[in-house]
Amino acid sequence: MAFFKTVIAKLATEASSNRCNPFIAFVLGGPGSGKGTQCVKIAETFRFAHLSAGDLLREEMSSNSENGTMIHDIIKDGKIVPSEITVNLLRKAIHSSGNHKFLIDGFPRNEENRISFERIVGVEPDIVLFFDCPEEEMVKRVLNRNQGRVDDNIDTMKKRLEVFKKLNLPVIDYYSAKGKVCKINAVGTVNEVFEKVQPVLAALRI
Ligand SMILES: Nc1ncnc2c1ncn2[C@@H]1O[C@H](COP(=O)(O)OP(=O)(O)O)[C@@H](O)[C@H]1O
Ligand SMILES: Nc1ccn([C@@H]2O[C@H](COP(=O)(O)OP(=O)(O)O)[C@@H](O)[C@H]2O)c(=O)n1
Repeated sequence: MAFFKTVIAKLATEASSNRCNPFIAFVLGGPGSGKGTQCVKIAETFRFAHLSAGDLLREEMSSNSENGTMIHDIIKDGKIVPSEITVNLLRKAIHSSGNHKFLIDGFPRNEENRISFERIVGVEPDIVLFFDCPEEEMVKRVLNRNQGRVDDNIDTMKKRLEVFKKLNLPVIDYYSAKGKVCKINAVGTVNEVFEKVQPVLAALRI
């Protein structure tokens, strides 16, 4: 708990000292950990713009763009879409939002995503929220999600969990080493999890 408070205090000080750039919170966690659900509540309560990398990719997939079929095939296979595509979608969404505080949900998924964002958007995140959830709970939530997604089936879910462990956990470790990660236990009801998130956001002077 003491360590957690130190991280938040450090982040709060840094956040208030450099406010020309947008405030960026990356929101990470395994598939089905509840990132999107919590982002909706955070965005409402703390007036952030919520940009979901997965939603932007699914919109692009359905828009008959030249990359649509490729994005569909990669998502169905549980792999990661080339970073340039995702980062450019995020860049456009950031620039057109009119907000200056962003929750970037489901991104960066791998080192290539991370480096590409820094290169193309030109900023690092101020904070990284990591929703930590046991695998069996994530599987249960994804299989019950019922949104007709091509990747919410047991075969793709197994691949996504492997990709999460192999490619996304190292990104979380990278930001942990920089003191930017707030790890939140994602087990509990939606409101119980939000109770744990709220003080983290409330402590940021932005
Ligand atoms: N704390 C929770 N307890 C139970 N179910 C949850 C919880 N948070 C989210 N869900 C449900 O689990 C599914 C996955 O949540 P979602 O927010 O879409 O996860 P992610 O964005 O991490 O993939 C959704 O159907 C959502 O309604
Ligand atoms: N940065 C990202 C985010 C998502 N994606 C793709 O989109 C899929 C769904 O991501 P998502 O964030 O909407 O959903 P969850 O897997 O977290 O439930 C991922 O499994 C990837 O195939 C990606 O390639 N790159």
